Amino acid sequence: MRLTVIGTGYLGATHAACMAELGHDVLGVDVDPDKITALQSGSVPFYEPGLAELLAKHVASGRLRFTTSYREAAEFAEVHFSCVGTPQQPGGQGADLRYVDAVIESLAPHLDRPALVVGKSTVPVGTAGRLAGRLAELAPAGAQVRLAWNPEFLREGFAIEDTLRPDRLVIGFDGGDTASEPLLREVYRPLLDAGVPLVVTDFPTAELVKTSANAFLATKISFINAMAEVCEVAGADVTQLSAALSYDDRIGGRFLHAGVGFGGGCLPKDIRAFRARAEELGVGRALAFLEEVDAINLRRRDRVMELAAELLPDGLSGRRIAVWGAAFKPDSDDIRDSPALALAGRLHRAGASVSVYDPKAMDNARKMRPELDYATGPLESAQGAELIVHLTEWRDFRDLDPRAVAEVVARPQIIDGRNVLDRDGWRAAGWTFRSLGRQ
Ligand SMILES: NC(=O)C1=CN([C@@H]2O[C@H](COP(=O)(O)OP(=O)(O)OC[C@H]3O[C@@H](n4cnc5c(N)ncnc54)[C@H](O)[C@@H]3O)[C@@H](O)[C@H]2O)C=CC1
Ligand SMILES: O=C(O)[C@H]1O[C@H](OP(=O)(O)OP(=O)(O)OC[C@H]2O[C@@H](n3ccc(=O)[nH]c3=O)[C@H](O)[C@@H]2O)[C@H](O)[C@@H](O)[C@@H]1O
Repeated sequence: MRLTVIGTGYLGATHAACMAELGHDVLGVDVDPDKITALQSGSVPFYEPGLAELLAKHVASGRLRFTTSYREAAEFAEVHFSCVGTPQQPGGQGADLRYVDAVIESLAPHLDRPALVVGKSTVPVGTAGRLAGRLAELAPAGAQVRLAWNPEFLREGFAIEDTLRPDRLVIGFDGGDTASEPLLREVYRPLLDAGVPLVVTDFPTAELVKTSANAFLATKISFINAMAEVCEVAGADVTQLSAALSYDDRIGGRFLHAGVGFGGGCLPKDIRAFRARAEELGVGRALAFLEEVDAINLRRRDRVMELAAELLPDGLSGRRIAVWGAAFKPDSDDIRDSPALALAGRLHRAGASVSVYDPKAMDNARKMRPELDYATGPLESAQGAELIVHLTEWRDFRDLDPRAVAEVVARPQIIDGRNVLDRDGWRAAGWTFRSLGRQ
């Protein structure tokens, strides 16, 4: 089939390459001409394991092309996936829908034959219904142009695997639309044949599956981080607590990893947008707990600052601190709402001289926080440091020999903000080792 994928960021570039992998002819569309030039030459402007290879493969095979032209997109395909961003509103809590709206405004006037627009962005419930109306108003083909909502559940770092082998597909259709489901079944045929469950539903349910999934995941992380706060004062160990909880299948061990908390371009903004939307709908109290989920998450960052102050009792000003990690999680160069980079900035503002190292996110970090120092490796960043703060759990950090690191620092003190380093090994090498939710 011929498809377009509009918005070629983390989600769209992955979706476009994966749809080509499923055998479709795909045209990626973006308003950013530099991004389109890069993608067309087979290079991915961000880091996602395996994506550069998959994209280059399908650009070379001719199954994947890119353009900035909406007219070309409308002429090329009958199915158009919309994958543009829905960031937090500047100065507000709700989702900024201007890009999602712009796709409809730009594409619809060119749709003069039957077409299906498929929203994949994460949106507040009610958005799809509104966009469907606008699409029918603007498209020359009128009611023959339909909308479906097909939220995306991929994780950065596992984006290809999650797209080609998702846990489930969820698709919402407008009441009375019987034409679109067969079309989307055709798009996803290889996944459906492989047994991926498909949930067919209405617009609001499809939208809510996505926002409630992210709300649940964020809640799970904040739950264990709240337990970490209690462990800290009660003398308990949150890593053992979480391991013990995980033996109960009803609880499960995934997303129960206590640490400096969640960041990224999705969980933080999605719980805020969900809460804001619930307020608009008059059910704010139902989601009031999400405010606490957010607050628990942000308090973990405060806790790292407290630990740093305890370890450097003469004050942070003028002290040399190494920050290991800048991305919001390993296997990604995404620094959006990254706890690591936020803390590097706070330590710098407190007067410390901060040297950051991240295996993949250095360019993005430098652009966002040019005031920090950047090192070429973990040992260089640790050179002369009085404290190391480990905030993104890249394998590179876990594999380091604590004795080798001890040789380059001024004082062997480390805060493990992700609870993954070998505490006993670091202590045996002479380190003062502090972590979150543990003694
Ligand atoms: N990043 C992720 O892992 C996931 C993201 N999502 C959701 O997917 C959506 C997109 O997220 P990301 O890919 O992370 O955002 P992003 O910011 O990386 O990419 C958005 C892209 O849309 C382009 N764009 C903006 N306006 C446009 C327009 N009018 N026409 C065409 N292109 C336009 C931008 O230039 C950019 O390349 C968001 O709603 C997000 O919540 C959902 C699941 C996973
Ligand atoms: O809507 C989205 O964009 C995506 O958001 C998350 O995916 P992602 O943000 O890529 O990353 P996660 O693996 O969920 O991690 C999010 C944050 O939580 C933190 N985390 C995760 C798990 C855990 O146990 N503890 C914890 O602190 C991570 O370090 C990271 O900062 C969801 O997992 C995806 O299903 C969803 O599609």
